[in-house]
Amino acid sequence: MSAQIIDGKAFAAKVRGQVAEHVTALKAEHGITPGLAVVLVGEDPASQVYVRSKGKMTNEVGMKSVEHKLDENTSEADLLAVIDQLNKDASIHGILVQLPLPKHLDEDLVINSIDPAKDVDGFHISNVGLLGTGQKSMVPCTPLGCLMMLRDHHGSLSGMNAVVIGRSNIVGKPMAQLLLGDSCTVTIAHSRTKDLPEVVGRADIVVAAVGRPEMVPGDWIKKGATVIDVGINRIERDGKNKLVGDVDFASCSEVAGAITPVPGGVGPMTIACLLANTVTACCRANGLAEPEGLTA
Ligand SMILES: Nc1nc2c(c(=O)[nH]1)N[C@@H](CN(C=O)c1ccc(C(=O)N[C@@H](CCC(=O)O)C(=O)O)cc1)CN2
Repeated sequence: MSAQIIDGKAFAAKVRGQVAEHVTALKAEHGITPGLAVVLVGEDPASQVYVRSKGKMTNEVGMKSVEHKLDENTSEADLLAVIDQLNKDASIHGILVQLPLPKHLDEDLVINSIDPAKDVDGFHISNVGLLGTGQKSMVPCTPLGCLMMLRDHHGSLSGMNAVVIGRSNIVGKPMAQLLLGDSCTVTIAHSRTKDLPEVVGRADIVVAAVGRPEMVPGDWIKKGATVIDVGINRIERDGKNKLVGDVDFASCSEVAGAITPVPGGVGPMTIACLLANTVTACCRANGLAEPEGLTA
């Protein structure tokens, strides 16, 4: 292996430490405690783990944590009523509805009912538009985490060729916007892209966010490129359950200059950036300067 491993777990711990410092200062200097509310509908086991983890880490950085756990069969009206109450609650600066939602609920409708200023996931259509036009917005946590790791590794990203594989609203598109904002030359590749290996082979930065286990082999990667693996895929291998990314780690790490592992790469940054976004939302709500280094 020649690639440097970008340790997302350690970097996320550092970001959470910075968030905790800002929270301490907000309390001491302004008497304000940032508050994050997480809404979970249903019993999805992975979502339950993520929500528990979010609550624990919110408390650990000194913020107020509120959880709303709703029944699988909760009606849209009841869910919207909970969000409306949180929108009006001045002690809550960030609201997150854990995804995926049960099938009978309209995800877009629910997300767009969150006050955009409290939309710490950055999924509200207003925030999507603001990010797309280069204006101040709430930035989706996973792409923000990827950007932070890339800036930390490279310093300036200006002029680099970046390929984002995947065009989801949650990761691929906002990731491309953020890289463009840092003056990369950006290509978004997807299932209809012609000659994907050639496109990926031109990239200085590859962000893989397709949700297909180990889809990107090492021989697609340009020597020395930085590979950010957003995939979290559970597979069975040799009779054991295994968590793998969207890139083939073994072969890619032979060629890449730097690479994020799965687990322990992008995943932990998602929750760290959620906490960072909550502090940002709290500062904006109170007309205070935003925390440096924790926003895009
Ligand atoms: N409203 C939202 N819903 C979902 C989001 C989101 O950002 N907002 N993202 C994912 C789930 N997610 C957070 O909610 C999340 C996923 C993965 C991790 C993580 O740390 N993964 C670990 C591996 C964990 C494991 O063993 O399963 C890693 O990659 O190292 C954190 C948060 C979907 N829903």
